Amino acid sequence: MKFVSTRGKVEPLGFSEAVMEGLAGDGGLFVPEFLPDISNKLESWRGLSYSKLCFEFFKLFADDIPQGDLEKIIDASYKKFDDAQIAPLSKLDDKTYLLELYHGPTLAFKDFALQLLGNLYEYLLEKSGRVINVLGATSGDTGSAAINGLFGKKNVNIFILYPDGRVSPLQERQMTCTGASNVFPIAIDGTFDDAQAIVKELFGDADFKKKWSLAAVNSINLARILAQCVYYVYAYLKLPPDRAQSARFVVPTGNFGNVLAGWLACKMGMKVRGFTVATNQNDILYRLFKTGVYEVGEVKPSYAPSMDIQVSSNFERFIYFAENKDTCKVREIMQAFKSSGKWIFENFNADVFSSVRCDDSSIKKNIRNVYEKYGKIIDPHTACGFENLDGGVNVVLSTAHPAKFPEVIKSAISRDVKSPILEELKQRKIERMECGANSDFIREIIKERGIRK
Ligand SMILES: Cc1ncc(COP(=O)(O)O)c(C=O)c1O
Ligand SMILES: N[C@@H](CCOP(=O)(O)O)C(=O)O
Repeated sequence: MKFVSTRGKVEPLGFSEAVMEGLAGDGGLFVPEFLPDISNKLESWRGLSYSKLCFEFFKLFADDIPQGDLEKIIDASYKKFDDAQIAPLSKLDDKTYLLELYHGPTLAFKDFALQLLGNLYEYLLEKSGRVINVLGATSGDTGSAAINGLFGKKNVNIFILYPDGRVSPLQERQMTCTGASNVFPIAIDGTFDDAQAIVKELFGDADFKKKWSLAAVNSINLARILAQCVYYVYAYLKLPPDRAQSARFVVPTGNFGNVLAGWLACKMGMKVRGFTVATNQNDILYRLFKTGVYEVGEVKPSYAPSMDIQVSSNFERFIYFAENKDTCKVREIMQAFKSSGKWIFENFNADVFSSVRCDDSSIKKNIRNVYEKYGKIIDPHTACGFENLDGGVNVVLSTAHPAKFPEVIKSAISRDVKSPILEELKQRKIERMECGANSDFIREIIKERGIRK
């Protein structure tokens, strides 16, 4: 399988090369050259364990890695989850299910892909004798999941940019209390969008990227998206067969990676009713799906900080498919959006997407309602998914453990939620760097601390 750029200006790459490349050289995002049809495989996948299902799915894409090696990489990636189901699907009532994606080592859905990506990098580096400097941007969860996925791996240094004061205190501790000498968390004076823009700028500087062997852990990396497709298929196969096709996945959304993964699985043949893009008050995607106007707004801090994002990186992948793979059109749209912050889609086709918007007061209300109705404590991001559920079968993705956001939970339902993993971090020293939201500062940090052969 080859992978092509959404902007069409670079040669297609095989799986391993595309993973190592991260962002395509033309600034686009890699997507599979074609989407395999999984509809005739689904029945034979029913009953597989999570990691076996992941292996069957990945085989369709990672065909340049010997299957025995791929299977070992994937098996190792789901060892640190604290639930044997890996992604348990709990039934809340006849029509409402919760897909619990917070049982990984850093208590958020990012572990599904980043444990796997960490092991993939280790494998590819060992084969090639290369070293990498991982550069990522986070609004709270990708950073800690990437650090955990790469922890203790040789030949890797990790630079994670996050918006100072705009992630939860415990999320910050997860990144800054590791004590690892190859991990550099950098608090920038800006928003997640600023951090992501810096990362994309540095990946777009071909000389710098090559010299410092930059590698991506954000969902610009196609392996992230593919790994995230798997839990949709897993949940689909866990639903009673008479329910699966009428199910709608409700996805708390920020950078559009999670919901895009589900939509791709659907385009590959996993037939469902649709996908709800659930935003917080940073509602660029909500406005888009309602009006066809894609217009950036100011990033406003919310109770769901990891979704405090306006420029949703993976939306470019959606545009690519929605515009029938017309890379020229993708370039035109991305260029116009970059210069004016706006694009109006004529005759916008929302496909199977719908959207809801959840402000801070509704986040608290939804946490309270779910607790009172089902006795379940959900985190503020998941709470966005409970906004205005329609009357059909809904699978709400629960993207983080509530213990990461104890203050919001306390003020919503007067309950203390704790996790031993997070409690232990409170004893440790925070080690972080601070700088302005300027790519030159980050360049200097990488030059000083980066690893080179
Ligand atoms: C807890 C949580 N929920 C939801 C999201 C949104 O996911 P995505 O950025 O893939 O849309 C994020 C951040 O990515 C997150 O950390
Ligand atoms: N919410 C994310 C933001 C980065 O998204 P990614 O999917 O591109 O890594 C976070 O928690 O960091």
